[in-house]
Amino acid sequence: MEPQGKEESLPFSQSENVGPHLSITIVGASGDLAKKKIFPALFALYYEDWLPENFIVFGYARTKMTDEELRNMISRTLTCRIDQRENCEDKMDRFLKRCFYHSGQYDSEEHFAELNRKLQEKEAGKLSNRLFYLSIPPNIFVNVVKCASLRASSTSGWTRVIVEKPFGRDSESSGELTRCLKLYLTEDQIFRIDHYLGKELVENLSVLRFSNLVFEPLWSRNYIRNVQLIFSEDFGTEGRGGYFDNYGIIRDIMQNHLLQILALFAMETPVSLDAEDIRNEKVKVLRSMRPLQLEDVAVGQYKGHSKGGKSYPAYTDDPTVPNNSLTPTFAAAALFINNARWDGVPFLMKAGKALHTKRDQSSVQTRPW
Ligand SMILES: NC(=O)C1=CN([C@@H]2O[C@H](COP(=O)(O)OP(=O)(O)OC[C@H]3O[C@@H](n4cnc5c(N)ncnc54)[C@H](OP(=O)(O)O)[C@@H]3O)[C@@H](O)[C@H]2O)C=CC1
Ligand SMILES: O=C1O[C@H](COP(=O)(O)O)[C@@H](O)[C@H](O)[C@H]1O
Repeated sequence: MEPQGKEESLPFSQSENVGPHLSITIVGASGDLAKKKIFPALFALYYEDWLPENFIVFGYARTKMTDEELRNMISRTLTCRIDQRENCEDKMDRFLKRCFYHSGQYDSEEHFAELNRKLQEKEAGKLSNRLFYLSIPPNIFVNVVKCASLRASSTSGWTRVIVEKPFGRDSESSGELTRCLKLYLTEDQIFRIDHYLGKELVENLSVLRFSNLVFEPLWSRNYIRNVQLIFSEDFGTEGRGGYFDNYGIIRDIMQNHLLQILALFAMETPVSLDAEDIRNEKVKVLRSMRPLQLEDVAVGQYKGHSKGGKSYPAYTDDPTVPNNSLTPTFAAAALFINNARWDGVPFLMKAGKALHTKRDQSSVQTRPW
């Protein structure tokens, strides 16, 4: 999904705050993304009054938890990180009281019917919209969408589903995923997310390029020797093996986040900075890319080590990772774009977990002038 204007990107504007009830269900609520980003982001929206007056949040996952245990879990990551911190604790308490949990299997219609009953109870007969946020591995998206749409859709308002990257494992499984999702949903019910597109660095890239006339003539093979796109984390999987081990760093980071940045960096000037025009130019870049050669890729997996008296586990020490896993946690690749602007310029991508530093970086090396 492309970044859009504020009015379009939020489901409700402040003036509509007293409208229908909104029920948000986070599927995979026991996991890393839910804890680190989704609950804190919902709280930030609540704090800023961007959520409708009547809303509730349900966590859904297989892990057994009570409402109170969910609240304890998420209260640890709900920081009052917004600039104005007035009444933050009070707002947190009020937000947490709107959070509930239901434990169930991802492929059980019966368990989603139970969730539906709990949602109906809280919605108390009001006109209600329902949003399902799939914070789970892609191989179970279809099971969840099937059960949720058959047994827990809104009967009075809209039902929408947010799906996270990676969208399948390859082009075939991605096409199959879309085909299967459309057995239960229409396209305008599906919202595909790549959270990197919302990062300041990424949002600023096109503004930097196209608002500064000085850059345009320099942005090509004549002046740029290579482009480097680096994602580096200084922590490992930490219990996320259930998702990560089936996908690896290339599908987790390179194919989506870094490729989006590459396309944004390398595209021709769009007709306007509207999402649709930017997307068209990005697609042209991706279509001009040379298929990746095996000799232009290196992969690796982090090992355990000790430093400064502290020991750091290997990838396969993570209890959620199989002992004999060969899944790459590091990859480096040189990609090329076959067009007049970028012919012969390597786009060097590097992504890795459990490295020395945490950083996201895009940089260029220029030719001698
Ligand atoms: N973590 C992050 O920062 C980001 C993650 N994402 C995306 O979000 C999705 C979830 O990622 P994340 O939260 O990190 O992953 P997790 O490994 O934490 O998985 C989330 C939840 O899904 C359930 N789960 C995990 N593995 C399996 C499995 N093999 N089969 C069935 N259920 C499973 C678990 O819940 P339970 O066992 O309780 O059912 C787990 O708590 C992925 O698509 C990822 O690409 C996107 C952006 C950032
Ligand atoms: O999509 C993902 O991104 C996170 C890193 O995101 P950030 O915003 O915290 O930099 C990464 O840890 C995770 O593996 C991946 O699924």
